[in-house]
Amino acid sequence: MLPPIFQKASKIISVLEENQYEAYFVGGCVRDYMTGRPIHDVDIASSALPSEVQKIFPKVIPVGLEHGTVIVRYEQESFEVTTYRTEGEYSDHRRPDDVRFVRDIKEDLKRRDFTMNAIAMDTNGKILDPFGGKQAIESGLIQTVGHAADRFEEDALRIIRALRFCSQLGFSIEEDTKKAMQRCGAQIDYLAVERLTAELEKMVAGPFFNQAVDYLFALELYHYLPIFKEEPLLLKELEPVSSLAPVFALVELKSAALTAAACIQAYKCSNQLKRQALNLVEGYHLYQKNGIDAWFVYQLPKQQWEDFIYLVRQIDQATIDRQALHRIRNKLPILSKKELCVNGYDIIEWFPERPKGKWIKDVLDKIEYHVVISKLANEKSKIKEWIQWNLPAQG
Ligand SMILES: Nc1ccn([C@@H]2O[C@H](COP(=O)(O)OP(=O)(O)OP(=O)(O)O)[C@@H](O)[C@H]2O)c(=O)n1
Ligand SMILES: [Mg+2]
Repeated sequence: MLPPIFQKASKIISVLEENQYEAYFVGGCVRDYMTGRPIHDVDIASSALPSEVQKIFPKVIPVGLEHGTVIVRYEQESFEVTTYRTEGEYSDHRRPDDVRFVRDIKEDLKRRDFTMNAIAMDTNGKILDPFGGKQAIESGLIQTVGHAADRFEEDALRIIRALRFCSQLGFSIEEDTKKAMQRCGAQIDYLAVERLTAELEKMVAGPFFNQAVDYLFALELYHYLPIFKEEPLLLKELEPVSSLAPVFALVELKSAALTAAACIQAYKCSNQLKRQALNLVEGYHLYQKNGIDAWFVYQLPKQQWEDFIYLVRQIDQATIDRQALHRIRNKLPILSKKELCVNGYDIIEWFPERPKGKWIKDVLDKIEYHVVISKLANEKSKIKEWIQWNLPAQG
């Protein structure tokens, strides 16, 4: 019996079959099922054209009609259904110039990147495997479907995908595939960097990341990774980690010339990732200065503790005591500035003769610091008194 995640999707396939079309599970879900990894989403390939899928199911969202992909909403869940297709030339190394829909699943499997990703499975778990994907999985091999250089010329992202799968699965790369990766490497420069970033993120999180890095060096592919091409050794001996934020923080802390901000820009990451990376860098500087104290724990968001612990392990080979972090956090008088019992309006009211200005924020920052380190009680009267003694000079 297939795992539950396939069962709901099986109904979509059955409905397509009742309407005289073919449909199979394809791609990552079949690979992950066969390698015993968790399955995160289920993709369906079908002989039905997008317009035909739309006629059969009442709720269909056309997400990528030009590639033949629609989302079918079925019993409150979404499933991607993609029409069997072949792809034409990729003259810009990014997108096929034309997509042709076909009615034969084998044609569809033939245009896919690796044999382990070119297996179709029906609702009974029976597989259709014209390129020996099962055998490759059993041998732990990443091997292209057909001529390797052709697959990489169609889409150079597949070179990085091979490394990503190596990192996730611990598989080796088959000889011809490896040679073609090296030969076609320069085409990585033409890719939209966001696609590279998504693969890099999955790559650094893989349990066999070091094995992928060994390939990156052996095949001289680091030349095509922004930032790391300047200091490739930064990637050596890095432990796997689930986000790029600590990786980019590490770049800044280990390199004299590179910064986390430059990494974020080069890989076009989100503002959220930028904030996280910069928080980690700032946190590390605080930690270097004063160790793990109240101010440090206050400054570093709890969600980033694990990344920080990782960072310190990578840089100093030191262990941070999680219990100590919890103990200090539990004793913090406040957890955010909002919890201070005074705000800017109180200060203006207490010192009406002073013109408003930046001094108010500066005073509040100092109050925040003193309250956090328990040098000042978070009480209105105490804080008012403290300001009177510590009022900055006017002008
Ligand atoms: N450059 C690419 C990207 C994808 N594919 C094919 O499309 C499938 C789905 O692609 P995607 O979801 O990007 O990758 P997955 O292999 O499913 O991996 P993941 O589990 O990370 O989604 C792949 O299995 C592969 O058959 C391909 O041939 N070439
Ligand atoms: Mg997928």
